Amino acid sequence: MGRKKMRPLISLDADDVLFRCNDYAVELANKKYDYDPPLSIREIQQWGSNGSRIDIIHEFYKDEEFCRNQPVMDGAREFLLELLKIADVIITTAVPANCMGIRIERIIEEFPFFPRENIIITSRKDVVEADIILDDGQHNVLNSGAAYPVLFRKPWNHTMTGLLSVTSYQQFLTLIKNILNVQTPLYDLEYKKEKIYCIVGPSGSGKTGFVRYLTKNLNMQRMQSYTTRKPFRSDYDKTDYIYITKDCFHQMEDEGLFAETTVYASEMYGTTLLREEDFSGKDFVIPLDICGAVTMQSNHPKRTVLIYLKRSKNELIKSLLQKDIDEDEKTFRLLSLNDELRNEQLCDKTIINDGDYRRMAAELFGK
Ligand SMILES: Nc1ncnc2c1ncn2[C@@H]1O[C@H](COP(=O)(O)OP(=O)(O)OP(=O)(O)O)[C@@H](O)[C@H]1O
Ligand SMILES: Nc1nc2c(ncn2[C@@H]2O[C@H](COP(=O)(O)O)[C@@H](O)[C@H]2O)c(=O)[nH]1
Repeated sequence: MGRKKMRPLISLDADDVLFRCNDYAVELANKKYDYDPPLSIREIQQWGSNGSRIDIIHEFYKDEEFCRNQPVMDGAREFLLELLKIADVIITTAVPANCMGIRIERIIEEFPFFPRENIIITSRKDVVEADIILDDGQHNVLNSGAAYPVLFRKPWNHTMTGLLSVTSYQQFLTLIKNILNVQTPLYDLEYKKEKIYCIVGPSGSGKTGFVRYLTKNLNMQRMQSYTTRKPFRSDYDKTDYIYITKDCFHQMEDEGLFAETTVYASEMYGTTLLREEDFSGKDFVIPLDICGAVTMQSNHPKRTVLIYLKRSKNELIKSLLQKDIDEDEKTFRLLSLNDELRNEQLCDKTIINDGDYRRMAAELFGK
């Protein structure tokens, strides 16, 4: 399925996508066992057993009462209604046998407008042939044969890198509109048009270098990024990021200071909000993963342009192998390479990175 106008088939997971599941289980466990300090959703660091006190929440998963009372996530109904305008939707949900009937009843009750024949109960989500899926389970996203498997970001899938991922319904809707090419295309790449140029591409594609060129030579302003990763030796001027701890990142997130956040190779990244008055005659530029770029597009639909930097796979791997980062980080980045190459089709414009940033800027902006 390319970027064309069509009605795609979207498969939506239910738990933690439409119904509150893990955070509701955490809430119930705190009430029942009175933990001090209370359990937090952020303690769920991986799918399945975590080997820590948070595993207590598993006792709710097979509980019929739990399934009967799971609250619908905020905005889920509006989201589903919006999605049905542009796509055929199936809800594909895995629940224990004793909860299957309850789950179907709940979906019908909470989403009465949803076609009941489109509810599929299965844990074999890999056999469902959808064009796009949205799921918080990384195994479901990785095993999916969908053209666009999308991960719903949650603390338990934080190590996944480079995949298409979203953190909100709004972001998912923007992504779908982008895939279907129903947004107003932004062909005008003129400079000094108060735009945000998001530079996207796999690790090693040259985003940092090109952004530095644009800020220095075209007077574009880099949007401010925060990260929890440690500075690399190659971050020589240390101004690309503000380096902060994970606790500090979460605090800023809770205070609503970020316009968008992502997780890449297990580390968090976030960009601060821009107000309308920040633009006045300026262009902004920022290297972003696809998740951040799609959010930016949803926050500033008339201003955002996604530019994909293209280098051959061989060159990307060579660059990555030479990068001054530890083995784990290199592995995460190498593993995500194929997924990141697919993000080209979601961008407005592709530019070949041949190492000549001046030529590339001229090709894009006529400068
Ligand atoms: N076309 C090119 N030819 C040769 N080397 C290049 C080219 N483009 C970038 N490089 C080199 O590849 C390395 C990675 O570039 P850069 O850090 O800009 O990529 P990046 O996309 O920001 O990567 P990351 O996402 O990992 O931070 C740098 O050493 C850079 O000098
Ligand atoms: N969504 C966001 N993505 C960001 C941000 N800052 C950087 N990035 C992207 O993360 C990866 C890794 O960056 P690196 O500097 O550690 O190599 C890369 O794809 C960047 O483009 C951000 O604020 N938000």
